Amino acid sequence: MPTRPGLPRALRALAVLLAAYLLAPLLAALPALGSADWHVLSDRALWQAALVSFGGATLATVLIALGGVPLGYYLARHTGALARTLAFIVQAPLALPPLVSGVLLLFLIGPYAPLGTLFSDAGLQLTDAFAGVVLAQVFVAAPFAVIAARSAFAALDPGLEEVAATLGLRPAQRFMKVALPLAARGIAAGLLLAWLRAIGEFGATVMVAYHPYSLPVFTFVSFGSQGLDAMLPVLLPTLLATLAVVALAAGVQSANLRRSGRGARLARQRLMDAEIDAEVDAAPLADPPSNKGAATDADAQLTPASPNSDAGAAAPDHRAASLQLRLRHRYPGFALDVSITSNARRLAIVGPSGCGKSLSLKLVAGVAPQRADRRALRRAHRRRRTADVDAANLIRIDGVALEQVNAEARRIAYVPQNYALFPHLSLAEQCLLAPDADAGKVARWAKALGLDTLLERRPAALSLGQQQRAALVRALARPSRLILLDEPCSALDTPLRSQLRRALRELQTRIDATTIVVSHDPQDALELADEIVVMDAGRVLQQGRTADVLRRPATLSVARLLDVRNVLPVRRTADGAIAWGNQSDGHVALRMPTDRMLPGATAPAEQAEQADCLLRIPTDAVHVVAIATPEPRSLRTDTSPAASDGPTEVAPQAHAHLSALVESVYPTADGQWLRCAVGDRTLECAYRGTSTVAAGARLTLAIDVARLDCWPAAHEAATAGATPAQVANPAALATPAAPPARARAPT
Ligand SMILES: Nc1ncnc2c1ncn2[C@@H]1O[C@H](COP(=O)(O)OP(=O)(O)OP(=O)(O)O)[C@@H](O)[C@H]1O
Repeated sequence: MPTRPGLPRALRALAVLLAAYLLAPLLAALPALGSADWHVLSDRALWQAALVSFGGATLATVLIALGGVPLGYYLARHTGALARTLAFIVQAPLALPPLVSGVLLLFLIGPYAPLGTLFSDAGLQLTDAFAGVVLAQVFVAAPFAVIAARSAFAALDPGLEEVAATLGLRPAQRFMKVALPLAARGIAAGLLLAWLRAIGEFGATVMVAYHPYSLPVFTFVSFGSQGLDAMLPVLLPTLLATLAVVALAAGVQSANLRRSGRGARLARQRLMDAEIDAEVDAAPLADPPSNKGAATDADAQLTPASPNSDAGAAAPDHRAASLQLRLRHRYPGFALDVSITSNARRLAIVGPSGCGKSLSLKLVAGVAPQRADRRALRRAHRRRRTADVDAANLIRIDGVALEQVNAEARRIAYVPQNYALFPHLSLAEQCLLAPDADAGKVARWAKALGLDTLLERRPAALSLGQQQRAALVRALARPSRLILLDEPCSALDTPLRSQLRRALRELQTRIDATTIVVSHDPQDALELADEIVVMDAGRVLQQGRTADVLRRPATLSVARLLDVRNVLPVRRTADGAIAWGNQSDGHVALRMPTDRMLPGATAPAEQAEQADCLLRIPTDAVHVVAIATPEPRSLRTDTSPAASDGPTEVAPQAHAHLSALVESVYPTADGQWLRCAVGDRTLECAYRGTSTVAAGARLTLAIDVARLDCWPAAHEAATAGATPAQVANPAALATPAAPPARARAPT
C-alpha cells in the first residue's frame, strides 16, 4: 500500500480537539438563534459600526502594507543590532494588553499629547474620531503583517536575488520582480490576519476612540444594554465579511494564475518571433526532444553537435579576457585568500568541498557580502595607504577594475550551483528578465540546448538537466565578457553529465566570453578548461595549463585532489637513481633517462638524499609480467633481469622490473584494476591477462622508464600563498615561496 502523508493518531486527536474547541462556541450559539432579537439588524448604528470597523481595518491594512512589507524584508535580510531592535519593537504590541496599548497611544495622540495637539491645531482630531480607530488598529494589527512578511522573505533563497543582480536588475527591480512576487502568498496571509485582527480590535480602540462606535465597541455597548439576545445578529456582519474575504482571496489567486499563464505565453511568443527574425545557428548543441511534453526525453536527447560543425563561426571574436583576481574573504573559521592571473579562455577552479570555490565565484560576480572589504578599501583610500588597498579584493577584467562596481553593472554572467531559477516565472519569462535581454539570442540558445519546446514551463516542471540548461540560457541572454559556472554538472547523473560536458564544450567554442568553471570533479577541468587552478582550504595550491598540472602536480595534495594516480614522493640517491623505501620495507631504486627529470630533480649528489621529488608513473606504463603466487608463472618473456623481493637496482633500459604485493583488486570492463605495494609506496595499474589476480598475490611489474616523469616537489605549505608564477611552475616551488612583499591578513 502506498505511504500517505499522515499524522500519528495521538497528534491527530489533539488537532481535532483544538478544531472542535474553536467551532464549539458557534455551535453552542445555534439553539439561541430562535430567541435572538433580530430587530437589532434594522438598527442603523450596527451597520455604521460595521462600516467603521471594516473601513478602518481596510485603511489600516493598506497603511500596514506600505510600511510592513519593506520592514519585513529588512528584518529578513539583516541580522545586525538595528534589525534585532526593530524586531523587538515590532513584536512588543503583541505582548501588550490591548487596553495598555490604548493608554500608550493616548500618550502620543491624546488631546493633550504632542502629536494630538499638533493635529488638532491643524483641524484633525485623532481621539474619539475615525482616525483614532484606524491608528489603534494599525498599532495592534501591524505585527501580524510584519512578522508574516519577514517569514515569507526569509524563506526565499537569497541566491535568487543574487542571480537577478547578475542579470542587471537594480535593487528596486529585484524586489518588485523577484522577492515580492515570491513572498506574495505569505505577505497576503499576514495582511489578511492583520485585517481580521483590526476588525476585531476592541481594547486599544475603546481607549482611543470610543466614538464613532466600531463593531466590537457596539457589541460591548449592546451587550450591556440589551443582553445576550441582541448579540447573535451582531455576528452577521462579521460572518458576511469573512465569507467575502475568502471569496476575494480565491478570486485574486485564480486571477493571478490566469495572468501568469498569459505572461508565460506572451514571453514564449516574443521568443518565437525573435527566432523567426534571427539567423538560426548552423548546428544545434542539443537535438530538440521528439516527445515534446516529456521532460526526461529532452535530457536523453541532449547530444552535442558534430565537431566538424561550423558552430565556431557564431563567435566573432575568441580573444580571451585577461583576468587578474585577488579574492579575500573571512567567515568564522574560514579565510579565503586567492590570487589568480590568467589569460585563458577556459579556466577551471578545482578543489574539495568547502575549500572556497563558490565563494570565489560569488566575489567575482559581486554577489558575496563584501562589506568588510569595501570598508577596508574606503579606509585605504582615505589614508592613501597602499598596504590597506592590498587588503581589499581586486577584480580586473582586461585591466578594468570591477571590485567597486555593483553586480548588476559588472556584466558577468553567473550560473550558481543550484541554478537559482525563479520558481514563479516560466522558462521564457526568466530568460527575458534581464532589462537588456536579447530575445533573438535567448531563442537561439533555447533551441540549441533543446529547450525551445519547454518555454512556457516553470522550473518545477523541468528535469534537473533541463533546469541546468535553462540557467545557462538565462545567463547567455545578455552580453558578458565572463561566464561563471558553479559546479555545472554536479547534480546530474553520469550519462547526462558527460552529455552536458560535451554541450558545454561546444558552447565554449561558440561564445565570445571567457568561462570559469568551478568543480570538485577533475574531469570537468579536463574537459572544460585549458587552465586550472587547484584550491584547498581557501588557498591556491597550483595554477597552470591543465595538461601540465595533471602531468606534474606540484604536491601530493594536488595529485590527490586531481585524482592523478601513481604520483610517488621519492628521493635521489647519491649515484643519481630515483629511490624510495628502505631496507626494512623494501628499498626500490630506478634509473630513468635524465631528460625525464625536471631541473631541480637532478640535485648534486651531496644534497641528493634531502632532495624531495615527485615521480609519476603513468598507469599504462605499468605492466604485470609475472604472477608469483598463488601459481608462479611468467606471463611474458623478457630479457630484463627478474624482479626480486630484495632491493632492486635497475640499470637504465626500456623496462624496469619491480616486485609488488597486490593489496586490493576490483574488476573493470577489460580485466582488473590492481593496487599494489611496491616497497613502501602504492602503485595502481590495469591487468588485462586471462588469469584472475587476487589480493595477496606477488607480482613482477615492468615499468616503462621512458614514460616516467620526475620533478622537485613543492612543500605543501609553500604552495599556499605562492605567487601565480610560482604555482604555475612547480620547479620554482622547490624552495618555499617568500611571502608577497605587501601581503596582509585578509579582511
Ligand atoms: N554564510 C556563511 N557563513 C559562514 N561560513 C560560510 C558561509 N558561506 C560559506 N561558508 C564557509 O565558507 C567556506 C567556503 O564555502 P564555499 O561555498 O565557497 O565552498 P565550496 O568550495 O564551493 O564547496 P562546495 O563544493 O561544497 O560547494 C566553507 O567552509 C563554508 O562552510
